Amino acid sequence: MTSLARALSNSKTSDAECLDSLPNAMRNCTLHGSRREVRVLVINTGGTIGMKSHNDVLSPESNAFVEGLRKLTTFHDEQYAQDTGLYEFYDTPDKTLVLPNPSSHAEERFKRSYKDNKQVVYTFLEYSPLLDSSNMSTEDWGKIGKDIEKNYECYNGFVILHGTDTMAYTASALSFMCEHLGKPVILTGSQVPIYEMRSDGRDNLMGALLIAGLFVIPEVCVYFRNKLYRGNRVTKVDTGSFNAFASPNLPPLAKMDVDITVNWDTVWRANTSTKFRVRTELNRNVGLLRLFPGITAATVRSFLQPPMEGVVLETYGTGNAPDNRADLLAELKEATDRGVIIINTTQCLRGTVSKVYATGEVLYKAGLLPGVDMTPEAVLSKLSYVLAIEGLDHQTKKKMMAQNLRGEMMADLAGAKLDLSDSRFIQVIAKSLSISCKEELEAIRDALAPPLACAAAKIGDVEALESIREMGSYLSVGDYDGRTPLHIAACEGHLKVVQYLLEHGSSVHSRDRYGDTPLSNAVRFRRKDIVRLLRKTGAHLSREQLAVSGTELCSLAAHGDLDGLQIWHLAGAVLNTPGYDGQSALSVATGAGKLEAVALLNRLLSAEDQTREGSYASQARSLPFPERRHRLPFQCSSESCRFSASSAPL
Ligand SMILES: NC(=O)C[C@H](N)C(=O)O
Repeated sequence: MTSLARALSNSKTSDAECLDSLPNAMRNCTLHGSRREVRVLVINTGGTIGMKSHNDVLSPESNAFVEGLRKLTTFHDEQYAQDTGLYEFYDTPDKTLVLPNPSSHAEERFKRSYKDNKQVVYTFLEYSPLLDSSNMSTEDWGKIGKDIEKNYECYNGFVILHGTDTMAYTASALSFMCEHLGKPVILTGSQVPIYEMRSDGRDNLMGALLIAGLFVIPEVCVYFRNKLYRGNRVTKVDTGSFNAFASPNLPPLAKMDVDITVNWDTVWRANTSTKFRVRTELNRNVGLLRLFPGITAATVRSFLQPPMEGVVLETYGTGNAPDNRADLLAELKEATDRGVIIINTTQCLRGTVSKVYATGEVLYKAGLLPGVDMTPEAVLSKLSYVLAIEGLDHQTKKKMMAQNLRGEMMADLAGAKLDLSDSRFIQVIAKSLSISCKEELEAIRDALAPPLACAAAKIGDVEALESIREMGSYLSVGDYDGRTPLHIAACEGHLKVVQYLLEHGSSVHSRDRYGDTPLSNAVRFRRKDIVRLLRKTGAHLSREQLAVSGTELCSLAAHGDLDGLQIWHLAGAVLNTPGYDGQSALSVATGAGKLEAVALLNRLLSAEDQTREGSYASQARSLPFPERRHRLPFQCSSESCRFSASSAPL
């Protein structure tokens, strides 16, 4: 018997076991799946939400949270647990609760928002000791990360109960530590303990549980006061309001009003095929330094001394510092030359760092990297994460600091070198376009998607086109010349791409600024297969193209270009259309002694005769040429003419 089979044959398993044993974990996953339940692991680290007053000050109360919630009918449906034998599956009555099913009208609306009817079962993992978040350390972040990793396959989502004071730091750190995350990890807490009458804790916990259980938002988030934020974008802004957090540079990922609105355009999309893992190694030789008028060079020097390896420098406005303080700038330059990575962030709550002023440019010259629109909390934990990665050289670490790793900053596309001939690049860009706020995303997407689609069509990359298609209906949009991906694939001869584009909204009738259609392009580049496919789809030569086709055919006939004649014929050209001087291709070929062309034209013309009542023939008859000679089937009198009408198959 395998360990999994053994585990499956057990009648009971405990959540405690589930936390430690994979087979048991699998068993529970299987069972809860069949019971239409989703599971959330709640890791209780402490914070006000679970505090009680001791000697007139608040501090965490151990072993009280679950039992307190169990008494609240909005947080636990004991009837459901009994009726369905919930505890027989989860066997941890002391740690497991189940949310009741929505029943009232408003809750029905909520139910419709997620279009599902799953029961949220949640299990608590309480840390000992519980901490006021001011006591949190990087080791505690590591412990949370490891617990998520250990239980990852057993739960649909994770809620971290945490104090609000350092929640933004923990959320930022976890966002980097959790690599290739595919499930929601939601931090929440409260300003007033959950045991009090006017607590915000109940709403916050409920919202976090529902989102973690019912939505696949693969990010580390903070849920507070009806809003779900990206964790590495928040900062605590209010000590006395229930609205304690702000995400100044990125709108919320979701709002929980009567309806739940998820801003899917902003939600980070999984863009990896690598398995989830948590990197717990963090570099603690990092620090935050806030600039202020009159700061001494000695203060800066001592702050930047070894073992300091990474610093967040909080500067003024758009990232400015005094450019009349050579002593300060020299200290900064000396440190960056030594290899300290210094990131320039603004002291302002909202906005981005840029090189607008001379006072900002001096910091670039001193070797600082722009922190763009990252929060100081995000920069600090990103430094801590990046500097701890082994095997990366200094340059690569600096590069990572400038990259958008987890949606913590606006993507710096302006500085990126675009090499559109690399299909991986197109895929990466196509996927990573879903990383920032809605408006920004739409603007970048609208600008980049059409040329990206054209580039993908050029190199025949159907996968990249698929990624671009997922972003919106861009496959039929032209570039600056009005050339669509279909024009380009037709030129390049990528039959599969043409097929794909035709099946996904590209029009055979689109014209570029020169009036060319995909069909005329395929003719010019002599892509027979593509001409056939386009014709089958309804493509046809335009009036103008038909008008010049006579001259073109005559020229091909004069050169004995059989391939050229065939492709024009395939495209629907009428072979007896006169050229500019009134001669037909056949008479030109005869005059030039191009016997193979004569034979081919004769064969094609007789085939054409049978269908000459077709629309192109009628169009050709109406063409505005003054002289129109009636075609007579050419009879070659030369004895040397051995070419029969069937000797040049198409
Ligand atoms: N509201 C709170 O949770 C504040 C508390 N001091 C903490 O951060 O743990």
